[in-house]
Amino acid sequence: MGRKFFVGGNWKCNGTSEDVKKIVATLNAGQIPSTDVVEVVVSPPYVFLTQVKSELRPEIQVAAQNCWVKKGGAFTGEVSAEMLVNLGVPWVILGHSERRALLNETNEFVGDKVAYALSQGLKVIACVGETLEQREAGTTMEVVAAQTKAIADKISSWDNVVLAYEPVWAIGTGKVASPAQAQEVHAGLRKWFCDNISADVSASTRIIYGGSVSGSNCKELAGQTDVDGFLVGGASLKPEFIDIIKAAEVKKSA
Ligand SMILES: O=C(CO)COP(=O)(O)O
Repeated sequence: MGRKFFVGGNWKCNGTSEDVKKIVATLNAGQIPSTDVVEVVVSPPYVFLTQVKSELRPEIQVAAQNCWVKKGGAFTGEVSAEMLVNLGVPWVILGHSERRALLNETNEFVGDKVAYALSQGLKVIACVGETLEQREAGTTMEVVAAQTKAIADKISSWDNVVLAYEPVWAIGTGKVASPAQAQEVHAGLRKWFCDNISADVSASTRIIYGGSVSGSNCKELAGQTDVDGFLVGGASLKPEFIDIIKAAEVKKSA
């Protein structure tokens, strides 16, 4: 088992090359727990990926924010999984709710993307999460289970997947899920894995939370049994990201 705490920083579509230099300098100077305790991955926009990868301390890895659903070729504007592998980028974020909502990525399309990225040797941070409407209608578990199933249907191993539960209503809103709300869905997803995949996958797959995670709420969230880390948006561009990485200590001492 031993699910190592995982902290991802999703920079989304933000930053100039000057901003990127500053963020990297902050990350390089910060005191963070050892890689035995926490796995840290930051995800800059494509154009900064190689710069960040080469300037960042080796304990922090990089992820792309997306990649194409199959082998590269005549797909203008896309970046393929093979290219990321070629550049030594180990991780990719797939199925983020912003892409699902704004670019119409369906559950099936996300499942195909995850399968292709894994087949090329990338590790995947796969995102699921319900909208406010869906939560209010009481369909949260149904929604995240369907999103997870669409991925499960296409892959044969969860070894290189981290599942990020990101309730859409909590993203960029400052409205964080309460620790109990997060724990409830994480436990539900773990049960879904147990019932539909295996007890082993349920016990070993990291399920991380994303949605308005900050330096002030991260410890309490990290204290929840089934919260194995975070996917951080806005706060990952700020020095408080270091404090969020340190929330891994809560788990260590638990
Ligand atoms: O979408 C997110 C991470 O992928 C969360 O974004 P915020 O932390 O800005 O709410």
